[in-house]
Amino acid sequence: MLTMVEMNVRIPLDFDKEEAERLKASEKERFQELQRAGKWRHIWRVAGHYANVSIFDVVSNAELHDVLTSLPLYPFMEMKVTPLCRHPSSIHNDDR
Ligand SMILES: O=C(O)C[C@H]1C=CC(=O)O1
Repeated sequence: MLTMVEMNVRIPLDFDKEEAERLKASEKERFQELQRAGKWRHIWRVAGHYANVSIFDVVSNAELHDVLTSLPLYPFMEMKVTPLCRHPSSIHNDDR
């Protein structure tokens, strides 16, 4: 099932800079692992914000929960989750 997730990252200004860099590096590693596994299908930066719009392809809401809460930056993210379904006029066979 496809799900749109809008993520806003809010690391407090007084948070330790080295720890923030370490978390960002871990986040990038986990993000790339999930992309390779086909779970994190698309990502776009929201221009001008430390935010993204992403499309996840997971089998259940429980899996989505596990994936999202596994992100190293999860404690610093606000997320909005929107379920998606195939548009009847789509020409893409992998929309589901
Ligand atoms: O940069 C972000 O929007 C937050 C997060 C999503 C992928 C990643 O590498 O970090």
